[in-house]
Amino acid sequence: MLEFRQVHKAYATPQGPLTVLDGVDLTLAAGQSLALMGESGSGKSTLLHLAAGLDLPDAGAVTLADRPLSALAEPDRARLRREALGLVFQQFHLIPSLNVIDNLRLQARLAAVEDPEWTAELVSRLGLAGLEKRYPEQLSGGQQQRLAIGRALAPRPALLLADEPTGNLDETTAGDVLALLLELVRKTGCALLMVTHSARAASPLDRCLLLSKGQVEDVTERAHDPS
Ligand SMILES: Nc1ncnc2c1ncn2[C@@H]1O[C@H](COP(=O)(O)OP(=O)(O)OP(=O)(O)O)[C@@H](O)[C@H]1O
Repeated sequence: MLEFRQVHKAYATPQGPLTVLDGVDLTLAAGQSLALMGESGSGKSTLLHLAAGLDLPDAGAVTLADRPLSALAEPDRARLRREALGLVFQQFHLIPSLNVIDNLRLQARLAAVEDPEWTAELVSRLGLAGLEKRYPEQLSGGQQQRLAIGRALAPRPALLLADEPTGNLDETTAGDVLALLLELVRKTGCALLMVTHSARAASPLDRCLLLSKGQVEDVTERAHDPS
């Protein structure tokens, strides 16, 4: 589903090039879930952007759904993103001028794969029944993030990329939203790559990688048995 092979990425800074990824290898199989942890500034968002083809590596290869991203022109990468990817961020990125139901349908409409039955099921599973005509500013933070998760999953993407999806929520709400996200990911059968600072959030996922000094280390055993 997603593969990084010897991926290198550096940013130009006034002090010279800043190497962020220095030979990252990563494989995520269809339907598998992977937590990506690492200190602030270790390059987690950079890695996620590369996975989405929003940026390209300086060297090495990123393959998404069997397509080598560096070999695709931007319009083809954009199409692949629409067809194969769901994206959820810490900031919910809902469209303020669209009501709940139109926000929920947006991605599926853009990908031309709207499924009214699935949309209706999502409304109910997300706990948004009765709120369809509200606008994002009329929702709580937890409701907004549930809506953003539903919007990303409405087209049934093969891979969901989530960047600190519960980072903006209080602990109880974060736990509820994460449980819902994992339930819906299992229901759709999509793969999940989730950036998180929280060991508790990482523990239910199949695997956990730690990004440090430009490289990833598999810390699944530690994440599953924190004692
Ligand atoms: N466009 C850019 N130009 C220059 N440096 C950048 C750019 N984007 C990110 N960086 C730097 O690259 C490093 C990695 O950033 P990144 O956002 O990927 O880290 P992160 O692990 O996601 O951090 P956080 O957990 O704080 O969100 C940081 O030192 C950051 O300052």
